[in-house]
Amino acid sequence: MRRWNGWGDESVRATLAPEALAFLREAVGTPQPVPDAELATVCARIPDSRLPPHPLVDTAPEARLRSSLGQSLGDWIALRFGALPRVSDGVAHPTHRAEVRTLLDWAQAVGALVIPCGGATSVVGHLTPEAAEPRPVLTLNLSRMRTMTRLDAEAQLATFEAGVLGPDLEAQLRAKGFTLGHFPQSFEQASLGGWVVTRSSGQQSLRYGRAEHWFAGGTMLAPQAECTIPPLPASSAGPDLREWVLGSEGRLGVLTDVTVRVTKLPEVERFVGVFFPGWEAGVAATRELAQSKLGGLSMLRLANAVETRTTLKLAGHAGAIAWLERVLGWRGCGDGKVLLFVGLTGSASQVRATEREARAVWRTHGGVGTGTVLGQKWAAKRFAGVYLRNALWDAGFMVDTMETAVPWGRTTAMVNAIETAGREALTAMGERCHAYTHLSHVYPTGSSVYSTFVLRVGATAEESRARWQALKAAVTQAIVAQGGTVSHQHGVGRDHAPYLGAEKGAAGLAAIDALIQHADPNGLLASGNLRPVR
Ligand SMILES: Cc1cc2nc3c(=O)[nH]c(=O)nc-3n(C[C@H](O)[C@H](O)[C@H](O)COP(=O)(O)OP(=O)(O)OC[C@H]3O[C@@H](n4cnc5c(N)ncnc54)[C@H](O)[C@@H]3O)c2cc1C
Repeated sequence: MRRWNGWGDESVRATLAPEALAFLREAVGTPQPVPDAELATVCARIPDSRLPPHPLVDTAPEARLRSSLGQSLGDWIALRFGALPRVSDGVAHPTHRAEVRTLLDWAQAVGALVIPCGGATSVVGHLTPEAAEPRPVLTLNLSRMRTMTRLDAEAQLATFEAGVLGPDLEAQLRAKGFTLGHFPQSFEQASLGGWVVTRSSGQQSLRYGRAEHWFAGGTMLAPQAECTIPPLPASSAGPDLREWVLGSEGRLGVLTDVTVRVTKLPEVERFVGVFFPGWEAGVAATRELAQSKLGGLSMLRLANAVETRTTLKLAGHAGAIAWLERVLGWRGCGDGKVLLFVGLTGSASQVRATEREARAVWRTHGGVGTGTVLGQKWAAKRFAGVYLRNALWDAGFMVDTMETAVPWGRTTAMVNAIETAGREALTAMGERCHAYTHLSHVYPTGSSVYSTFVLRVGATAEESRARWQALKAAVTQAIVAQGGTVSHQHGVGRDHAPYLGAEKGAAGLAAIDALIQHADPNGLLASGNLRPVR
């Protein structure tokens, strides 16, 4: 069963090593854990539904609660304290495309607003109705639409219903010898449709690409039309309609079917840990590798010195880490060392050749390879690490992440600006914030920048929310001031919508508005994602 007020499956318990807790106490102060609100108490506070009855619509408070919030820190604060925003008035779980159409038509007829929902892992406020929305709200949760309906093994194209979650999608493909290779950290809970409409990026995007690279076509039901995009290998027939779907965040229609470009399961995959004496050396090596076009590279993930230190502290195993740090120190990687994980994926010969060439590159920059022990540990825990957020909250610490992308020349300035903004955001409140960063997705021209912030939970929902909002505003403003994208992978939602104009400009915003007006003239899908509701 999915946890209602935190991350992941209820049966999974993550624990923090005592030295990890001591490290965080030192970094941000001693926290005061706050007891969670009870599910029954929270559900009892949810007002009656304003939707008329419909056989496909569940108006029970718990069902509405579970589909109305995502995983942003703001959502966590609301759930853990039981200080809810407005929740939707009903949830439908359609089982096929015709039911989606029926529900859209019904919502239109009864004057309801519709918010599509996949895995509810949004971290930018996509799923919650606006408080001022006068209409009743219907959430369309697609999680029961999960079948692979077609596999064209010759063309390596697979078609799925859009609500399929990551593990289910991969299991269906792997049974036939294929993979999509899309592994965001939220893989366990996020849906294929959600990945497409938020332009998601998986951890091995260097090999498998982002959503816009593997999204080949599909069907989107707009309020008054249906758009099917054929999965052609390429086309110069005018504007690409896939761009109508990518990044649409539920404002232009409901994506019901998705055709994806898949690849054969790789013969070999391994992750190698490489330490560098400092940040500049690590960035130079990462950039050179990203520009090398080595076919067997699937991931380059470079943690800065604070993240490297934090990762080693949170890993536990204090004795083994102390020994490793001693050895690294002898090899020139002391206090300012940074850690690069190199993902190698492909045929055995390709991986061997790539590793040889990559090693030559990292050695030129002073890199010290540590083999696959750390890398395989990272891979084994790549989806489990998120559960630590539950343990951190229980201990009184809350976590937020923010991300952007910039050309290589501005990467270091961006990291510094983000971390400084994060560290200073709470000073006026007498609070501290522990900030650290990694480069998670690299391109020949630049890199994404992904920062994590740990701060103390406040005594009340209001106090915690004030801390989160101050942090979010300061960091997002720093990102915009440094010329980064408002989001490299999480999307815009309602949280980033006020900043979208800095990237798109007035003409760009007007074009987005015109597209929304064209696809949804009556505002059936007017959630406020991307653009405010007029
Ligand atoms: C711990 C954690 C780690 C994360 N790591 C990553 C990461 O590594 N990479 C990454 O890219 N993202 C990451 N995310 C963000 C999130 O997982 C992605 O944005 C994901 O793509 C959302 O998918 P979802 O199915 O959960 O969508 P939801 O949260 O359900 O919805 C998100 C938006 O998409 C719309 N939507 C969903 N399905 C449809 C559909 N079928 N048709 C139309 N609109 C739809 C919704 O209306 C909403 O606006 C992470 C989130 C968390 C909590």
